[in-house]
Amino acid sequence: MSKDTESDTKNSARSPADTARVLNEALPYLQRYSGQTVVIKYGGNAMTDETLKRSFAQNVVMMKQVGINPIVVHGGGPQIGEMLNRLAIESQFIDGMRVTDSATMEVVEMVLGGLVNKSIVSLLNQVGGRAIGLTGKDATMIEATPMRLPGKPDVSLGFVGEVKHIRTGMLNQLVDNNIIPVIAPIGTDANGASYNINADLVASSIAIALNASRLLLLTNTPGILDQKGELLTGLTPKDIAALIEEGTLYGGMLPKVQCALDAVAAGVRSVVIIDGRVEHAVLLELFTDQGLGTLIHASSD
Ligand SMILES: Nc1ncnc2c1ncn2[C@@H]1O[C@H](COP(=O)(O)OP(=O)(O)O)[C@@H](O)[C@H]1O
Ligand SMILES: CC(=O)N[C@@H](CCC(=O)OP(=O)(O)O)C(=O)O
Repeated sequence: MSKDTESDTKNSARSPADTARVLNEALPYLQRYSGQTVVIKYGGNAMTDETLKRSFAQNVVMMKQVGINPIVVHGGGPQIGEMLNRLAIESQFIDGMRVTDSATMEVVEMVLGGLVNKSIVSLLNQVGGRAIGLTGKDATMIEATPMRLPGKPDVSLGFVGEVKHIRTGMLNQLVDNNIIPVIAPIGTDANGASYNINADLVASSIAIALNASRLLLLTNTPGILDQKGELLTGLTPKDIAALIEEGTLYGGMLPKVQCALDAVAAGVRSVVIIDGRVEHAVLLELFTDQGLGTLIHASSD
């Protein structure tokens, strides 16, 4: 199909002036984010659909194209679960963390560092980007220690890690060379052991270490919802404490929100929780007036 015919078909309901307005709306955002680092956490629940995965890749490549430095940190919880099922290995979660013995760790490393990481890298490269996939073991980027659950000193999660230190040298070199880093949430220690780390935790730690201006967390809800199930578009740390207190914010959203609060407290200007099931979610959030999802920002903003 010729370009004209193709755009005629796609835009039949939109006038040229409307198209120009939409493009122009992006200008202040392009100016604001130019040269800045934006960390995007791509959750496993947002990766199921091929069209969505492609639109995500296009959005990230567009960011790079307009002078923003995107860093992708991905999850893959459902994909790990599927492989463990196929291998008849059972999984248990405690406080949102997958208890990880050595057999499970092998599968986590294979799925996150292999299948999931390389499929994202490949898509980014197919749509015109230059992406390189890494785990935290590469250049010992993510130094980890075994995670201890607060208030549960006797519970062992096996090879579940928390971030001790992020070594940014390699990441900075990749960014300086116009490469998009795609990071699987696997850490290591001085003995070369592998640790399975919650991807939200890795994303916020990397955002903090790189002084990122924004952290986008793509998940499978429209954002943080109130008691009536309506979207809350902007929240301060104080608002979040109240939602937790009244029991409106719970489960998997708790560690996610803790990561968001840690990032905001450490100077990441804003963290946004958005619906990765929406096509072009990243583009809509960054470059349009309406935005998407829930923006978590310091109260002084
Ligand atoms: N107030 C809330 N608003 C939206 N989702 C919430 C809220 N409280 C708890 N949740 C739950 O948190 C889930 C998102 O966390 P999680 O499943 O860990 O996401 P991911 O796998 O993308 O990291 C939602 O699907 C929802 O079930
Ligand atoms: C310790 C722990 O639970 N690690 C996660 C890592 C993947 C992840 O965080 O993936 P999502 O972002 O898609 O949930 C897991 O094993 O599922």
